[in-house]
Amino acid sequence: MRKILPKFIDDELKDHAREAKQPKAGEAFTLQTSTQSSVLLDNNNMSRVGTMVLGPAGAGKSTFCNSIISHMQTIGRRAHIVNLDPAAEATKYEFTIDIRDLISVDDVMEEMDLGPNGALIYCFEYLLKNLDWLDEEIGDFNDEYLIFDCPGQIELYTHIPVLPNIVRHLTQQLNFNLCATYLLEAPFVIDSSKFFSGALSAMSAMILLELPHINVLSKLDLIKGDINKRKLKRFLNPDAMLMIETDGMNQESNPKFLRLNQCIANLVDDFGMVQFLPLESNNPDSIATILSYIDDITQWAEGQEQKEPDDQIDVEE
Ligand SMILES: Nc1nc2c(ncn2[C@@H]2O[C@H](COP(=O)(O)OP(=O)(O)OP(=O)(O)O)[C@@H](O)[C@H]2O)c(=O)[nH]1
Ligand SMILES: [Mg+2]
Repeated sequence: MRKILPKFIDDELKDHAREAKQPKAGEAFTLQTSTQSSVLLDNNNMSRVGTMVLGPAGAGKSTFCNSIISHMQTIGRRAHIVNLDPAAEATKYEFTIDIRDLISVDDVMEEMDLGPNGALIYCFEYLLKNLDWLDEEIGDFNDEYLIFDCPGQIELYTHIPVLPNIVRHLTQQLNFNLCATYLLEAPFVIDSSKFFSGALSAMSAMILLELPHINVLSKLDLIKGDINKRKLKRFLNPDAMLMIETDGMNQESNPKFLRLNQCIANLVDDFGMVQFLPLESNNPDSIATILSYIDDITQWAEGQEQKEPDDQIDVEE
């Protein structure tokens, strides 16, 4: 593990991290990213495939990453998890690439006397200044499918453009065909007013990351007994205006927010991007369906076909 020693401590980063403990309203700061690395230059023409698993804290992202890896192993596909959460707990699957080998929230909190949020921001700023580390780690898995398990703090792509910068680096510098898989917890969104809040957070991720995007309603098993199939379908493929009219949102809402609710419903309707795929992490069918959508978006199969001639040359040699 690369330990954070005092000599690594960059004063500029330290100041940013300290400021982050007391953010000022509406303030964002620009990050300098390192884009130069020998690995990056060597592999400029290589097309890589992967998915960024995103969503609020506790939405089931790491569980989904593990389920999808397990499913891929069952069907004979190779894939690896890249842990981008410097505060991640150990899981039953090992991360192939782990940001905690570079820097971890625990170390930063201890060595720099920062709280968990300041430490998280410090970790990502440190990563952005040391992207050559990520390039080198990814360079070892040029042909492999990578699943990026991201942290749940929404401010990492709204307030501070950390994840958008990393995504840009992966797609533009490392030639990744990436898809964002955005998880929302079913028990949270299965109520019209909460649904719109979740839909807005999903749209915000889509707009800021500028990636092809699928939404997933996670932990479906937790609501199965409380909701019939017909109602569930209305959340998976929602008609926003109908939800406002029929679910009593108008009556329940404070009249002051009635127009706002209608505007949000209009916006969600206009974008037409808030369909959800159902996820039960322990149900292989549900995992297989989501993977097939991700594969369509990232054109994984086409990448495999392109690789075939090389494989044949290897065999003949
Ligand atoms: N019932 C049920 N529980 C789930 C499911 N997926 C995840 N969980 C549980 O939800 C909790 C959070 O899951 P994680 O996978 O750690 O969620 P996360 O989004 O990675 O969380 P952070 O990394 O902290 O943001 C854990 O207790 C999981 O066991 C699911 O499909 N069904
Ligand atoms: Mg996690």
